[in-house]
Amino acid sequence: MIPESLRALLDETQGQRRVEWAGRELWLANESWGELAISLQGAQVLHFLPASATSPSADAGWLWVTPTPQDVPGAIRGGIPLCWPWFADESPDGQGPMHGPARKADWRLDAADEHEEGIELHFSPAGRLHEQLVPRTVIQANAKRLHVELITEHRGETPVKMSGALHSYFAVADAHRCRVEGLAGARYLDKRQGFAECVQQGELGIRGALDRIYESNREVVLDDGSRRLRIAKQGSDSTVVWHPGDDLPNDTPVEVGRRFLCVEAATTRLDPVWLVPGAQHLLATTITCEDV
Ligand SMILES: O=P(O)(O)OC[C@H]1O[C@H](O)[C@H](O)[C@@H](O)[C@@H]1O
Repeated sequence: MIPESLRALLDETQGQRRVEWAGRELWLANESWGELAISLQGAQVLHFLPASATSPSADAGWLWVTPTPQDVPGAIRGGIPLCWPWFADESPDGQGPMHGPARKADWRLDAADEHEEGIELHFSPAGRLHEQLVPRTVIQANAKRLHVELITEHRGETPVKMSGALHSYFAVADAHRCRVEGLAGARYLDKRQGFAECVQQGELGIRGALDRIYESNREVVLDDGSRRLRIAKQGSDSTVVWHPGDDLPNDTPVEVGRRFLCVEAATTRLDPVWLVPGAQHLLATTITCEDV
């Protein structure tokens, strides 16, 4: 579910082009394999609709974006924000911005490799975001799947502890009537109960606000009753599931507030990555739909 203004820009796009939306530069594609929109602020995928989607709705994209994003330099709520090099408030000194600087930074498109069936895009930050770590992202889209990689290279001298997330906002019919399959039996930290340690009994049914970090490297299926999205991942032993319930953030109008659920491939306080000089870490997610 994307804002009408973004929908209109995609409808007017044939092939690929750059446009301005909400004060940010976007890269758009409307191709035979599907539609893709990426914000250069944060290298953030905002929209993906594969050509194979069978849903009758014209706006059946897999991701959700708020129609009222914060002004720049605020982050856009929606799509797949890159949280790097830490998740939430886990910065080394506890003072850094929530979810790290990458999602608000300017990124540039370094390469776009097109082929008959899809596209692969490479982005890197326009400026330096960390003293020793350098991130880049690779986004692949085709008629059946969306794949996002966040790669971190250590180019410094001393080991660095990092965390992060592909903070995906999935479009759903009603967040309070969703099921996330694949977490049964997993241990989790309940952020709404002071990080209490719990164990998931049976499959997760969402009925209201929740904010949990599951210890899991498994793929999950998000079922909203009309669509089953399969969310696989790599380099991640934490799966974050978040919805604010009725206590919506300021940038989220009430009429669209239940139309997303965050299911995030993450590394967190449960599984921080210690990266040594010369090493790389890959955090990735692959999203497919069982109906296509
Ligand atoms: O509002 P944001 O900074 O984008 O964060 C949104 C949410 O992100 C994650 O899912 C965290 O677990 C939540 O605690 C947080 O509220």
